[in-house]
Amino acid sequence: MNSKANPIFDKVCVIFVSVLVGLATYYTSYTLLKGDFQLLLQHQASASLNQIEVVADDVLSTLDTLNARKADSNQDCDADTLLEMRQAMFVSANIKGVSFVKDGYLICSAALGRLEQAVQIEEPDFTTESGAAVWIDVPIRLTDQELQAMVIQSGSFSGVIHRDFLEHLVGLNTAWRLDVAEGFTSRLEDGLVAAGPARTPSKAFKVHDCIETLPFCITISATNLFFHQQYYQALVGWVAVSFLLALFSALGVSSFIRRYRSIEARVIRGLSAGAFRCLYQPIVELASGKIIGCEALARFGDARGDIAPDLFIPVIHSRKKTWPFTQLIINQMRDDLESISALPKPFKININFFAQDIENAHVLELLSSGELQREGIQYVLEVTENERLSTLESSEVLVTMADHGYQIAVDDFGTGYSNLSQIRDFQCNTLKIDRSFISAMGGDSVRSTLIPHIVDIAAKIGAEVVAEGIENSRQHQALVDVGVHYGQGYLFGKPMSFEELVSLIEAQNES
Ligand SMILES: Nc1nc2c(ncn2[C@@H]2O[C@@H]3COP(=O)(O)O[C@H]4[C@@H](O)[C@H](n5cnc6c(=O)[nH]c(N)nc65)O[C@@H]4COP(=O)(O)O[C@H]3[C@H]2O)c(=O)[nH]1
Repeated sequence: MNSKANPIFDKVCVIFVSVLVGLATYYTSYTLLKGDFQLLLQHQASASLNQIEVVADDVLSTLDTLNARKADSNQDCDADTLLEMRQAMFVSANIKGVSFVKDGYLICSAALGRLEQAVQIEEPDFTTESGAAVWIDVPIRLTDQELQAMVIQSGSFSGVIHRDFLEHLVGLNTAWRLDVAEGFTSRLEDGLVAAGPARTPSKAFKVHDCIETLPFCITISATNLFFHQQYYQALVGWVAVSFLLALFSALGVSSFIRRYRSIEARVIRGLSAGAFRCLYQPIVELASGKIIGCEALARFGDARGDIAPDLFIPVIHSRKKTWPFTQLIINQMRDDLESISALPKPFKININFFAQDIENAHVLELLSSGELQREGIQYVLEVTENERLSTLESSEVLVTMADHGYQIAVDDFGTGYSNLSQIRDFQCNTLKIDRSFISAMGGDSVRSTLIPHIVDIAAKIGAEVVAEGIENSRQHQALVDVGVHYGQGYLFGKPMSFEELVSLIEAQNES
């Protein structure tokens, strides 16, 4: 078998596929984990903003309540109003100070009472949709310490929230920054409300989310390094999974390639593709050397090389494709026989059949199809001795074939299964002596001494004898001497194309 296997190419395929699977797995898991991390940041941002929204709602509703009460009173900063301001501050969980504002001046506060001199208030940093004014960074000094506070004014009252407190609410475990929403920043410098660890060196991950009550936004950003630190275990786990998958795919691909390249797979693919062809080996009359027929022998080859019949016949047998195979061979042969005019008449063409196709009567299809009916051609069904030929079904099929003019030859006679009564049962026309008997001629082997007995048996059942595998003139002469009349072998011609066979016959006719 001329195999053109290319192991380097196969190895490259295995490596390529396994590396691809490994990388694809890791890349997919890495992308999913990144998405997961991004989602986590989003959750963190919205959870923090929810907290701030709760505070904003509390402050605004407290201020609304104070405004509603103030509407019933004509007095600014009277004792009742101050008391209500202090009570509101006391009750609220978030307000650290409440002031009364009139015409842009701060008149009194819950902590200081009425101011000796009203303080003019600056323009707010922004105004919310509901009309509340917001100052982001207001320095407030009540004690020795000056605090940065956010002040929200709604109606006549303003409430104070500690910046530290807001920052405390933003419980993020990554780099983050509290910011004002875009659109409100026109008058403000970038990062006006920057709080906490503001800048990160890289913005591999970035989440930006805002609330509606106040124009607050949170920007969370994280570096790749931070992501890797957070997902270290998962990433290591996926590296291991990717490696295992790469390993499994390497094993899978190499086993697939092995199966794909196997003789069995190649033969079955070749059969589906009709890639078998026929060669013909001449059968000669030993006394004259004249070609009186031929044996059709199947050949198979694909891009990887040729596969010998000894290898593909068992595959066809074990895969139960014997009849499709035989039909293919017969079709090939029929195409070759287009130009049979040059053949001597009658010309014998031996075709090999599988015993099971005789037993299950597939061969009878040849009778109805008429595929093998050619003027001057005598078809010979070659079957190897086999216990399946002993069955009643087989005998009946062979008798039917004989009735329709087909001859029967027992191939490889004398080897393997041997049941002499069988060759009587189905009217055997030819016994083909296996080439192991011929190659043993001239030596001490018992085999060669059996040849005269085979000739006797053939004479008794009225069959012809064809000796197979004649390679030299010594064997040729010895066979003639023991009464064998026909033979085939390399001495007369190896299996050849039909054109070569026709040329050989023509050359014989001319000489
Ligand atoms: N060393 C040596 N060999 C010689 C000589 N003369 C002929 N041969 C080989 O002997 C085999 C004869 O065919 P077989 O006994 O029917 O044995 C055949 C036959 O049983 C089977 N086979 C081949 N083609 C078909 C087919 O189309 N159908 C079936 N069912 N079996 C086939 O495969 C076997 C092997 O076929 P091949 O390899 O073509 O081998 C052929 C032929 O090439 C010789 O002088 N020296």
